[in-house]
Amino acid sequence: MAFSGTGIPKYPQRQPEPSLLKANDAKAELRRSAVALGSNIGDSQTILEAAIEILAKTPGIFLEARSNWYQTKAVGPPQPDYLNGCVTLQVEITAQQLLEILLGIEQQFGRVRQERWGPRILDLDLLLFDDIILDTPNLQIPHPRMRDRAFVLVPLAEIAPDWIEPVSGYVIKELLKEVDCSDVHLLMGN
Ligand SMILES: Nc1ncnc2c1ncn2[C@@H]1O[C@H](COP(=O)(O)OP(=O)(O)OP(=O)(O)O)[C@@H](O)[C@H]1O
Ligand SMILES: Nc1nc2c(c(=O)[nH]1)N=C(CO)CN2
Repeated sequence: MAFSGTGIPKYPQRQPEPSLLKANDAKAELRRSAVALGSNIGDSQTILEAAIEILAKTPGIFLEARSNWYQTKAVGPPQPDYLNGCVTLQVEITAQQLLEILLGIEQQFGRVRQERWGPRILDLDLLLFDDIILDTPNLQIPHPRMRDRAFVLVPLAEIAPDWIEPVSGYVIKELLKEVDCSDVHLLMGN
């Protein structure tokens, strides 16, 4: 931009046409994200399928891939087995907006936060967002515990084996080799 000596731009500034703004919106940059899903209260498979459907219908979110479901032994206090899986998404929104959408979907299913790592109707964790590393009070990316969790890495390796987890620098299929997968079982017939 050329400026005159007065600090005022030499050329008149034009506002984009409203139609152009719309066209630019349509071309908003897509980012890739991975989300883990878990449930161990209620009809978990129906709940998890419904959560994916809501996500896929949310404006600015496009479902890229989904894993199979896995029955997994609970990590944490004694409680029923979980059903776990992962999805990858293409999104036109920020990581913070995606987290808010995930928390909103958990609430729609009546999730009540009780003890840490306790049983839950629906848990949606934001695992990865492109290659960003973020450490804020309400959002850490990559999810800080994903590297240790077979119930996350097994389904994620199915759909995103070559995604680099940016804190460790290892791809998901390599991280998977480091965890014990004996408590993660493919749910048959899904
Ligand atoms: N990557 C992330 N994905 C989801 N929530 C996150 C993330 N980073 C930080 N949080 C914060 O964690 C808070 C609590 O999450 P939640 O109750 O689901 O934890 P948890 O599932 O019990 O434990 P864990 O985080 O070990 O899976 C959320 O309100 C959110 O603000
Ligand atoms: N198997 C399994 N264990 C858990 C899970 C989960 O999704 N699957 N989620 C937890 C809190 O996020 C705590 N423990």
